[in-house]
Amino acid sequence: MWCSRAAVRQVALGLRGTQCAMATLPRVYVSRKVPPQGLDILRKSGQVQIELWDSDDPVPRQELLKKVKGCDGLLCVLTEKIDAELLDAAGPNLKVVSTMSVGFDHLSLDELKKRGIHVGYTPEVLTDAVAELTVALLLATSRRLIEATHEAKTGGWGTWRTLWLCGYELANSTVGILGLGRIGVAIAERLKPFKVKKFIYTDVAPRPELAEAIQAEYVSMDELARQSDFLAVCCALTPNTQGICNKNLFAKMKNTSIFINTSRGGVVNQEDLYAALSSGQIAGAGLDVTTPEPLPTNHPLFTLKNCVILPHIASASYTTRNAMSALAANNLLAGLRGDPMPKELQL
Ligand SMILES: O=C(O)C(=O)CO
Repeated sequence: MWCSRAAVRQVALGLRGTQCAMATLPRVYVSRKVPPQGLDILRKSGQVQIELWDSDDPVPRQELLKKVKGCDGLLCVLTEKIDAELLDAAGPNLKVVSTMSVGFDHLSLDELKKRGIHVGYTPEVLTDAVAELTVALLLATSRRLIEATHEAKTGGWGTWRTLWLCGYELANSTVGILGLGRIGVAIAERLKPFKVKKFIYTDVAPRPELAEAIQAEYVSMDELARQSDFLAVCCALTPNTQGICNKNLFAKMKNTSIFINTSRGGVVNQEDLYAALSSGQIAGAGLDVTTPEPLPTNHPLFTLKNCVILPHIASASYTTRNAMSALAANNLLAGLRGDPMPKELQL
């Protein structure tokens, strides 16, 4: 039964002629058309039978639940919820889940741990791309670039005016990082040449080994809010960070401050953010992530000139997305062989 269905997929994957030899290999479901490097690694390994959801759009949940049944491995992206329902549908063969993301809030870690399933993820390879985009978003927001191009295109550009489209500059500023990890450090390294005066950060505990590289001072959450001219959110979304950027935080920020989020939308209470932006409590916000994604086009945040919203593109460079797919593929293959994964999440 599998052989005949697989033959169709294998022809599509360029594996003609090897169908039946592969019937005993571990079965892997790839839940999205991943960039070519990762797919090539899987194809050329000769180690797995691959079934691919060959689309840029997410696999419908019911289809995913059907397709994972009996699989040994699953390569997924951040839009797939890997929870008890899915793991039950997959059944006891499932040994490895490899996500093509550094974030893992879409994975039920307790359920994975309970079942002894190994989990691979993709840290480090996306650090540069995310840091670069964060700087771009910060500048676009603080120097009002989106508003400015709109004005130029639509006739709002009259004469040169002294305070028209003025924003806030990085020189002599204090930049605060909420959640200091590799990405926070990479952002600070990129911002330093803009003559930032001081970097501060907060986290569950001081991280001197990381902070030293950027000479960042550890402060409380309240101090972070009070002192930051630019506040960049870089923490993972966990039950502890859910909604921590809320009215309490925004109320302590300066009315000249810029809030930037390239981590996960869930760390922000969007109603509170809307209130802070529309009342002038803070000066602006740049968001690469929202709740939900996509954010409906009629969402109130889209009505605000001082809110720049991007469609979750922080890691979207060709180099990085290929590297993420390659790492996800290598994690999957190593896990299925019983070898240490290049990047395994410790559950
Ligand atoms: O990897 C992630 O977690 C992302 O958000 C996309 O790069």
